[in-house]
Amino acid sequence: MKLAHILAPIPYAELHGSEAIEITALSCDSRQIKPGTLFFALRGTAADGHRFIRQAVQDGAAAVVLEDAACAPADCTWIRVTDGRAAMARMAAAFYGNPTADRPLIGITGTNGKTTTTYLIEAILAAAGLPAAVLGTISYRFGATTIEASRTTPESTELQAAFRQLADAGAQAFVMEVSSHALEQKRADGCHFDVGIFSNLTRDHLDYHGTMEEYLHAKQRLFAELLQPTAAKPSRRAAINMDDSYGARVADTAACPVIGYGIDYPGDVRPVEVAITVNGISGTIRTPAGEFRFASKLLGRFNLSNILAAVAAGVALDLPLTAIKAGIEGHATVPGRLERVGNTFGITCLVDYAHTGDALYNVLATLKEIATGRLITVFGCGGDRDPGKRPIMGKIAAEMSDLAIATSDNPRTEDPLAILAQVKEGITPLGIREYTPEELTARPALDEKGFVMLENRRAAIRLATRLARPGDILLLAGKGHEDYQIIGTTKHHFDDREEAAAAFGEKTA
Ligand SMILES: CC(=O)N[C@H]1[C@@H](OP(=O)(O)OP(=O)(O)OC[C@H]2O[C@@H](n3ccc(=O)[nH]c3=O)[C@H](O)[C@@H]2O)O[C@H](CO)[C@@H](O)[C@@H]1O[C@H](C)C(=O)N[C@@H](C)C(=O)N[C@H](CCC(=O)O)C(=O)O
Ligand SMILES: Nc1ncnc2c1ncn2[C@@H]1O[C@H](COP(=O)(O)OP(=O)(O)OP(=O)(O)O)[C@@H](O)[C@H]1O
Ligand SMILES: N[C@H](CCC[C@H](N)C(=O)O)C(=O)O
Ligand SMILES: [Mg+2]
Repeated sequence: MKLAHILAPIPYAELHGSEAIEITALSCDSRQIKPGTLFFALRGTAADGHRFIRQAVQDGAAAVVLEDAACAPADCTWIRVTDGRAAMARMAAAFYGNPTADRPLIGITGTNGKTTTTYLIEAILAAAGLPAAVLGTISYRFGATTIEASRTTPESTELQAAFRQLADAGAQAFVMEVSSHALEQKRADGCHFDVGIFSNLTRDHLDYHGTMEEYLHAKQRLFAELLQPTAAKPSRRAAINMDDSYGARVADTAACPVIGYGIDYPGDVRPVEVAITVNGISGTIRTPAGEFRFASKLLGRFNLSNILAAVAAGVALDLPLTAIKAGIEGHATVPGRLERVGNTFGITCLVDYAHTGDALYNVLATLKEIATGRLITVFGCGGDRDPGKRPIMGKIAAEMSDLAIATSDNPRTEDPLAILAQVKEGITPLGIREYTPEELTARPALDEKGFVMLENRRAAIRLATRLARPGDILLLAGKGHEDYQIIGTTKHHFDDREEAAAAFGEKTA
């Protein structure tokens, strides 16, 4: 494709060289340059891409997009822009033929509930005759095509390439998670959204955003900037959870009409009567287009909020209520979200992705409501991620469980024992009894409320399955669908579901 075509949508400051050259690939990483690549020099937190321009040109870059003309190459076409990441996102969309301009695109942002809600919306769209691709934490997929997810929302070049591939595979709509990192880094700036959803905002990622205000500002970009009406998509909508304390502030900044939803907030989309039981959620939901009765197998109040978000998106797209109802009712479970691990011991073993204080609180509150026996929780906190959430998660897990086993999540480059020490800071003030793994192994009948620290996750899962008795609920939290554990910079195969199944295989009674 000619550079001129890729440049057409962006207001650039300066161009040196020829717009007529052919571009065959896009990259912001000098280590991935093939001849014909358009290289974007981006300023990052660890490095400045401008330093790698010479290397990129040596390796065959056809042109360079940069912010600082002082770093411009003498022997290659270059384009100066004021915002490299924003330019890259729009140029990537142009390069891949703007796949989201002529298909519905629904984006969801918020601390928790994004993945679950994308699966619900996928089911609604399917019922409405619009087979949709889903892009998020688990994968980027449509039908038989699955692209491994590098991140929840990948870099704009990777994102637009995925849209293209999934559209070519037959996707007629897109549903995607939009992370706060992505909004801050403008990875989604080349996307043409029809509907944006705000699920909630609770503590996470403060290592990156610094403060809750900055975290909120990142989320607000979706509504204030990326949902502005355009010629391609003149009537856009926002669906906002007004139960959340930040909902009103997100709604205030929206550049398009807002549909407010909430369990408690008397908004446009709300339940008029609802029952949340061990079997799921049922009731009646009221929308501006009318009411309908529904029954879902999803568990817990937080999933009612996710259902309302999906219904609000369906209403925003003017889909028939029959399709919205059919989607909600037909939706199966989401991998790694309260996913059951079968066993012959009468133990309810659930693998869940709760990796924030709020998610852990919600999932434990839900399980406590339905528990008839004890609640045993295996959990940990990821390394190289917000350390502030560690004592909070420790406190919630220990307070709400009969036995909490604190272990490693993905330690990444941090010392797992140092992470656990921070988790323990939140538990110690509770005055709950600490057991050693050896003591519990020797005397499994001990059941005074307590906690254990056990770094090795496999050993922690084994201990938990050994201690669990018929009627108990065993929650393995934090890693959900992940089939790996990152220790240092190495990704080892590790899957909580497989680990639990193997541990049950060894359990004698
Ligand atoms: C914190 C974060 O989001 N960082 C992203 C950011 O990195 P950075 O700004 O630190 O980049 P850098 O290392 O300083 O490098 C600057 C530029 O120089 C380039 N470079 C660097 C070295 C070199 O030799 N040559 C070269 O060209 C880099 O490719 C980059 O373009 O820009 C990079 C390029 O786009 C991203 O790869 C990187 O994502 C990292 C890998 C990451 O782990 N991100 C996670 C935290 C993330 O995005 N998570 C969210 C949220 C998940 C959730 O909801 O919970 C997600 O969407 O998954
Ligand atoms: N609406 C919600 N509010 C609070 N907690 C929720 C909600 N929905 C799900 N959860 C909890 O959060 C966990 C993660 O849910 P989900 O994967 O849907 O969220 P996410 O926003 O996609 O997370 P991530 O940012 O990691 O991609 C679930 O396993 C569940 O424990
Ligand atoms: N998308 C989230 C997932 C966290 C999952 C948890 N298992 C961890 O590794 O901390 C992140 O990158 O912060
Ligand atoms: Mg997700």
